[in-house]
Amino acid sequence: MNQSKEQRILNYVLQNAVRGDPCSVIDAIDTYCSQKEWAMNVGNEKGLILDKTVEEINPSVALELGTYCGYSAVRIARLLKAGARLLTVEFNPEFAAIAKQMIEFAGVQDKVTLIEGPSEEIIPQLKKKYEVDTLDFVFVDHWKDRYTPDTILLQECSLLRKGSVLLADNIIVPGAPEFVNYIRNNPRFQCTNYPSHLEYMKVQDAMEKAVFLG
Ligand SMILES: CNc1ncnc2c1ncn2[C@@H]1O[C@H](/C=C/CNC(=O)c2cc(-c3ccc(F)cc3)cc(O)c2O)[C@H](F)[C@H]1O
Ligand SMILES: [Mg+2]
Repeated sequence: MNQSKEQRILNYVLQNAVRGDPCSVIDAIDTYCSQKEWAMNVGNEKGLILDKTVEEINPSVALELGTYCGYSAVRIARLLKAGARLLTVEFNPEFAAIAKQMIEFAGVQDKVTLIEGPSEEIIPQLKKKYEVDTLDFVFVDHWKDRYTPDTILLQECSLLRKGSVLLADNIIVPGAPEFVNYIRNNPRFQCTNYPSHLEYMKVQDAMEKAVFLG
């Protein structure tokens, strides 16, 4: 049975990156996906916005919705201080298996908990099953029509506190218009838009930062 694109990306990393070096893993994925096969990793341009946001917050507990191949999980985890952790949620078993190997090869597995399942089921379990009090940072990059319901669910589960930061990918392409309308008109969030480009393409995209005001 021929390999999936995601398996080819992982193989390229295993053969071209350096075990235990997260930056080499990030660079290898970006090289493969810009030269060989496009894939929906956040990429290096929007990745720098992600990096700056994570460094600014210096989160103790971070959540990612939509692991995919683990590119942004490695990107985030490499910046976390000792003892800090990233919980990343992925419901496609094949992608979860790829991401697990990607995270382990990068050497950030001690900081990352990869949770296989749908976000709508996992979010309500975070407090009791995953010992989360509140989330300092959330990277939102899963199905675009799920951004709003999951943001509402995070609030309903009391997982956000005054100052919690959400960063959402793909505000322009593929777009998340319902989320943009929800979050920018919600007085409980302070929003900032970060224009950028779609990963590996000369196409406009943007990220949206939303700070929960409590
Ligand atoms: C709904 N709950 C979920 N729970 C757990 N894992 C989930 C859930 N929902 C999805 N997943 C998981 O999260 C991932 C989904 C990522 C979706 N991302 C995109 O579609 C996406 C698309 C483009 C794009 C742009 C231009 C173009 F021409 C074609 C595509 C660019 C991007 O940066 C994206 O992020 C994964 F695949 C899915 O299993
Ligand atoms: Mg994305």
